[in-house]
Amino acid sequence: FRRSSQSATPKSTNRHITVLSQYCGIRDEVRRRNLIVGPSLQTVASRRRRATARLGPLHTPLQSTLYDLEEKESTASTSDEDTVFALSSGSGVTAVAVIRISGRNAFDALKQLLSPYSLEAGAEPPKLPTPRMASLRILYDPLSSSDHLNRMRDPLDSALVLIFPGPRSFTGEDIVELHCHGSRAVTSGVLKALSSLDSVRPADPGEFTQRAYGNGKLGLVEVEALADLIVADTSLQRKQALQQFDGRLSRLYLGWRKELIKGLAHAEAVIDFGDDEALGEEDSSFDSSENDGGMSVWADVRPRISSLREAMDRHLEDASRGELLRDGLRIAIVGRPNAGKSSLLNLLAGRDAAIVSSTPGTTRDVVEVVLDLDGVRCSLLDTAGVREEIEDGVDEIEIEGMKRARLAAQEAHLIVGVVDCSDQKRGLEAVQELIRADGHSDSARSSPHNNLLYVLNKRDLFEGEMEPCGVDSETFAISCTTNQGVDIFLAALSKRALAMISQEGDSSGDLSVVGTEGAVITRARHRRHVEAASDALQRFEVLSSQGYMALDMAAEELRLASSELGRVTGAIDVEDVLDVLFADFCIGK
Ligand SMILES: Nc1nc2c(ncn2[C@@H]2O[C@H](COP(=O)(O)OP(=O)(O)OP(=O)(O)O)[C@@H](O)[C@H]2O)c(=O)[nH]1
Ligand SMILES: [Mg+2]
Repeated sequence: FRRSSQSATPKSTNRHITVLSQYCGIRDEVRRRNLIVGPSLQTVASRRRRATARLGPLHTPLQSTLYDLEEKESTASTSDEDTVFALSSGSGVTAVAVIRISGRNAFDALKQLLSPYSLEAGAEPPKLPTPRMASLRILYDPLSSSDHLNRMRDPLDSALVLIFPGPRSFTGEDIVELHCHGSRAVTSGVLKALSSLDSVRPADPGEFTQRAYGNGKLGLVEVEALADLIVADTSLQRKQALQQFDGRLSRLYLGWRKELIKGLAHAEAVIDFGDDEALGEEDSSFDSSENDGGMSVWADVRPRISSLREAMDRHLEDASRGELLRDGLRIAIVGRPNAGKSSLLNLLAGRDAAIVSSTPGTTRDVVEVVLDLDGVRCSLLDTAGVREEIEDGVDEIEIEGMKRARLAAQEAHLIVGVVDCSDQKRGLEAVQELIRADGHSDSARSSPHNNLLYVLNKRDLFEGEMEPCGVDSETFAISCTTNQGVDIFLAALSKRALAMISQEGDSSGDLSVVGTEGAVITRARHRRHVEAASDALQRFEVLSSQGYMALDMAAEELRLASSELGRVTGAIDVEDVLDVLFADFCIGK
């Protein structure tokens, strides 16, 4: 740390250091090393300029120190010096394969590949393509023998070559992209050639993105969005990930955090002045600050913080739409044995995923099929038929199957009850029994009827008109054999699924599905931190009404809220998150 304001007294500077190290979660480190370290004054000044350009004028020493520190955090973690390469397109044979090289030796490595003669033997280095312009070049194998004048190296491929000098690149470092032919012989030849160079090494999974993060090219929330985008299965998942990637969510959190830091700076200033005035003076000055300063400190801050907390609470009250869309809905198919559950699953999946037979009790394990219902990712779960354990032919395996069926129903977001329409009464009872048994009320669903659809199957075997079956959930008469009624049922199921990830009154699947501003919580991690921030602000509201004595404590709550938001965006304490996150990435990303 370095004092960044001449006007701050040593005492308040020290306080800032304590506050800041606590705020950054590095207090113990600072204590242990007993060190006060900081960048040169010049660096501080240039960071301050950058922060000012980004965030507007800085008002107080504390605020400017905070910004300095944030800047330092984001630049301190630049990636290591190695230059890395990887096949960034999928493995296996493709028409085009993209190989990326990132790091300060990237261009040197490219020169090695572009040179038809050995550079070590004194050949003239080849010219690099114009930055960001595709150029068709021959790649040569540095492993093949060549001498300066006579023998050329073996060509590896004729490839499109692109270079992106840092920092204007994905990782912020120099990047080379080779668009080769996608055969195994070409890609393995180029990768082998790169491996033979001392200056580069193969990349770890997610290392390109990690470098982009380390160099401040992507925020944590964007990295998470990128991870989601890479594995998105459906159109709505893609839309949501793209919206998050475009920075909507982090802008929201950064905006909130900026507001909190403003309030905090305000409080710190008052704490300092209060302290300094009190120095050497008696209780009289303390009294005055209690009456005036104490009450008015928060006068402008409180309403702003209150509305901030309201915004957070609104943000949290989203019925987990973003998370549902990201993780997918679970739809359990339940009912009596032989009702046609497995037949329905196979029909919807378009393949024979589960065994169908006329023997009751065929399905034992839960069979899962992933479906894209109008852009919503859904896991459809076929379960064992439920019936009385005393019925004929029930063995212990089937009992275990029924247990699993109940569990699947419990964890499902939607339940499809399949009933043989020639045996409606028993069929409906079995489903209702199952739902009662799972104690729905405390699950994610508010009311069981909202999340239950009945399918009256084997319509083809049923003669005459269907009687209304007297349940208050939607029912659909279908036949898995003739496909009768299946389209209508599928449309209703999709509508339900969409409604669960949409805002109220909107089931169109438009962009607005994922929130009017697109800023939707997509991970439990975000929810946890935003909840903690909102809780802290609630405590702040109480403490800030208690005058000067509680000033410190109230300020502490603001600090806490701000650091919780900092954890979402990655400004603070994110090592553990990063480890987990980058482990999910594939190599070459
Ligand atoms: N006629 C007719 N038969 C059907 C229909 N749907 C299913 N079946 C038959 O009903 C029998 C049972 O079907 P499954 O899909 O295995 O029933 P299930 O509910 O999975 O049964 P369990 O796995 O034992 O719980 C099979 O012989 C199917 O061919 C239908 O709509 N019409
Ligand atoms: Mg079955």
